[in-house]
Order: sequence, then C-alpha cells, then structure tokens
Amino acid sequence: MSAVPDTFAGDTFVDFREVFLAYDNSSECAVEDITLQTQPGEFIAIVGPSGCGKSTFMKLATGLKAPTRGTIHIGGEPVTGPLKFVGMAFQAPTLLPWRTTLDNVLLPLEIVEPYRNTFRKDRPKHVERALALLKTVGLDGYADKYPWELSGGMQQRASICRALIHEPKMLLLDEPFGALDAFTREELWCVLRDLWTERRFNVILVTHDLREAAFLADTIYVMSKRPGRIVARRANPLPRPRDLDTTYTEPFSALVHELREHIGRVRST
Ligand SMILES: Nc1ncnc2c1ncn2[C@@H]1O[C@H](COP(=O)(O)OP(=O)(O)OP(=O)(O)O)[C@@H](O)[C@H]1O
Repeated sequence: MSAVPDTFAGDTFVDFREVFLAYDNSSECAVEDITLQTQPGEFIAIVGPSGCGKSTFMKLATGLKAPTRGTIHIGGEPVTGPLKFVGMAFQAPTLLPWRTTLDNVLLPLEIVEPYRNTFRKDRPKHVERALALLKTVGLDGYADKYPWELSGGMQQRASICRALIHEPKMLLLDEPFGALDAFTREELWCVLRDLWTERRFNVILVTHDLREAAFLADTIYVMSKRPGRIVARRANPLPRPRDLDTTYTEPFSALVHELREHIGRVRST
C-alpha cells in the first residue's frame, strides 16, 4: 500500500500522466490518454456519458487497477497498490443491516491501519468523533438506529460519515446522491460542501448530474464515450461560498448549459 507523507507539500495532489487502461482480454482501452493534475485540497468532478470510464478512473485513482500505460502519482508518491488514505461513498449507501449507524460509521477504523490495531483501546475516543460527525451531517440522535430505521437520505449521510471517519486525505464519490430525490440531494450537496470547507480533503466526484458538478466542484472534467478521454476541463467560475440560491443565477445556468453542450457533442460522436 502507498501512503501520503504527512509532510507532503507539493502543489499537485492527483497526478495522472498519459494514462491508458485496457481491462483483461480487451484490445480496446476503457480509458485513454488521461492527463490530469489537481492541487492539494481541490474538489474535482468528472462527468460524461454512461460507460465512458468514470468508475475506471476511480479504480485507477485508488490503486485498485494499475494502468496499462502511463503513470499515476497521488500526493507525490507513485501509486503501486490500493491506497489506505481514501474514503469512498457510492450510489447505494451499503450500510451493514446488522450494525447500528454508529457501528457502521466506525467500521473503517476496525479495518484500516493504523487504527485497527488499537481500535478496542481507543474506541471511546472514536465514538466521540463519530458522534460529532453524525451531528455535523444532521444525524444527531440516530447513532443507535439500524439502517432499516433510516430514510435513504439519512443512510447516505451515514455512509458519508463512514467514508470520512478515518480522516482520509482523499474522498472518492461515485454518484453518491444519484438515488435520492431532488430535495434530499440538494440538502446533501450542502452537507458535503460544509464538510469539505471545514476539512479540505481532496475530492473526486463522479456524477451524471451537471448541476451537482457545477455546485460543488472547483474544476469539472468532461469525458468522451469509450474509450474514455478527457475532452474538456472547465475551471468553475462561480465564487465560493456557494449556496442553493447560486443554482438560480445566470452564471450557474450558463455553466450547466456549457457542460451540457460538451456532453451533447461527445454523445453524438
Ligand atoms: N471489470 C471490467 N472488465 C471489463 N470491462 C470493464 C470492466 N469494468 C468496466 N468495463 C468496461 O469499461 C468501460 C468503462 O466502464 P466504467 O464502469 O468505468 O464506465 P462509467 O463511465 O463509470 O459508466 P456508468 O456511468 O454507466 O457507471 C465500459 O465499456 C465497461 O464495459
């Protein structure tokens, strides 16, 4: 496993150089010639049509897949295997039904080094942190509930807490709000915005929702159809702090419209 040195002080965090990946037995690449750099603490979003390689990009960024060609550095270190400083959340919250919300949130600490060796001894300290995190996302008082006692939005809030409990340097989000209704989704955008503003972890968000990308990200990358290539990189011109009123402004609509045109072009080619 690779680790980011605490002293890392470079001005690039994620560094993909001419990265290609062909899955086993496939002559065609799933992603092709990806070159991308992020600054430490940057929030990036990747948008693109279905099957363009967004999840493949995530697997490369976490070290779950090695590139067929090209190099990947995260935090100044070459990626040589699964990274341990990553938190992840997906479209399905995937909470374990036999564990309470609190115990679901604590799960990474039972698994991830260096926490797992001292988990029992340090449990009271971890519980305190988990409860504080649950409170931040609006789940105060739900720690002892089981997942089936929570709404979909509440489960997703808990899964974001679980992704952050080990204080990862990088948070990977693969369509995390895709299954939620529009109101809950916007509420969770704000929860994520606030957590990121406070903690400044590096975020890679994969989403089909262009408004979500425009509301949350510093930089938005548009990928083409397979083989997935980055066809556009757009620095988000909207100033921070952003609130939901921002989504009704003309510059926001113009940005979403511009992204939609890019997607339209890549879908039609
Ligand atoms: N394990 C695998 N083995 C072989 N091919 C794969 C594998 N995983 C993904 N692919 C192929 O790689 C391409 C990119 O898939 P990927 O899941 O990265 O796309 P995506 O943009 O995340 O899709 P979606 O938006 O539908 O979730 C697709 O053509 C897919 O069929």
